Amino acid sequence: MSRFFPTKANRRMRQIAAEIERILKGIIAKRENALRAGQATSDDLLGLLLESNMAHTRAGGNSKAGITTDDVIGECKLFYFAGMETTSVLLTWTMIVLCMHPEWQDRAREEVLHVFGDRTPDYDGLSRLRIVTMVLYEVLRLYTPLTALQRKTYRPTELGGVRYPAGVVLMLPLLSVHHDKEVWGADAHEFRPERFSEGISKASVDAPAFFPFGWGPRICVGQSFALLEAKMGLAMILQRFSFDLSPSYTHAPFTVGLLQPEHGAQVRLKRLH
Ligand code: HEM
Repeated sequence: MSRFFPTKANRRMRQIAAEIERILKGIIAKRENALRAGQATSDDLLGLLLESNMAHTRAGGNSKAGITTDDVIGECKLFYFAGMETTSVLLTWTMIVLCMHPEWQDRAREEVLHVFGDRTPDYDGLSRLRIVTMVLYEVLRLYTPLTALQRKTYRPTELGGVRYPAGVVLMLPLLSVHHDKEVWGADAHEFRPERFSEGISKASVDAPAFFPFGWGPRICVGQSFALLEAKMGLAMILQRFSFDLSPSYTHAPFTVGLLQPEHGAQVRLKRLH
C-alpha cells in the first residue's frame, strides 16, 4: 500500500519511472523508423526484438499480432535490471570474498594465468576455468543475489501435503535453502568452493538445493551469459591486480532488492606488473 502514498520518495520514484519511459519511447521510435526505412538496426537485443516483432506483424497482416510498445519497454527494463545489477553484485561479492580468502584468490589467479597468460580471455578458455567456476558457485550460494522468489497459486493447489486455495503467495527462500546445514553440512555457512569440485548435483546432500537462477519454466534466461560475463570480468581483474579489503570495510550483507554490501565494498587493488 505504502507505495501509493504521495511521499517524497514515491514522487521521485514516479518521476524517474516516467523519465526512463520517455527516453525508451524515444529510442524505440527512432529504431522503428530506421527499420521501416529499410535501414539495418544495430546488432543488439532491442534491434532483434523490434525486427522480429515487425516481421511477425507483417506475416500476420495484422498490426495487433506483435507485442506492444509498452511490452517492448517492459522487456528493456526487465533485461536491464535482471541482467545488470545481478551480475555486478555477484562480481562485487566475489571480490570481497576473495579478499577474505587470499588462498582462493591465489588459486583462481594461478588458473587464469595458466589458461590465458596475459592474453584476453576467450570463450573456450573461460569454459575450462574450474577453480573460478567453483568460486563463483560458492559465492552464488552464500551471497545469492535474489534472496527469495515468489509464486502465486492460480488454482487450488496441494504442496507438501498442505492444500492452498487460489491466490496464495508462496515464498521460496533461496538464501535460507543455500545456508541449510541439513542440506549442505555443518560447514554450510563457510566459504568452501571445493564442495562444487564434482559439480552442482554432488555439492549438496539433497540435490537440487542450489537455485541462484531459479528453477523450472521461469528459470533465468541469462544464466549462461551471466556466468560467462562474471568469469570474463573476474579473469581480467585477476590477470592485472591483486586485492585486499580496506580497513574501512564492514561486512554487512543487506537486501535492497538484491543482496548487497550495506556499507559498500572498499577493496584495495594493487597492479601486478
Ligand atoms: C548472477 C546473475 C543473475 C542471477 C543471480 C539471476 C537470477 C535470476 C532468477 C532467480 C530469476 C528467476 C525469477 C523468478 O523465477 O521469479 C531470473 C529471471 C530472469 N533473468 Fe536472471 N539472473 C542473473 C543474470 C541475468 C542476466 C545476465 C540476464 C540477461 C542478459 C538475465 C535475465 C533474466 C530474465 C529476462 C528473467 C525472467 C525470465 C522469465 O520470467 O521467464 N538474468 N534471474
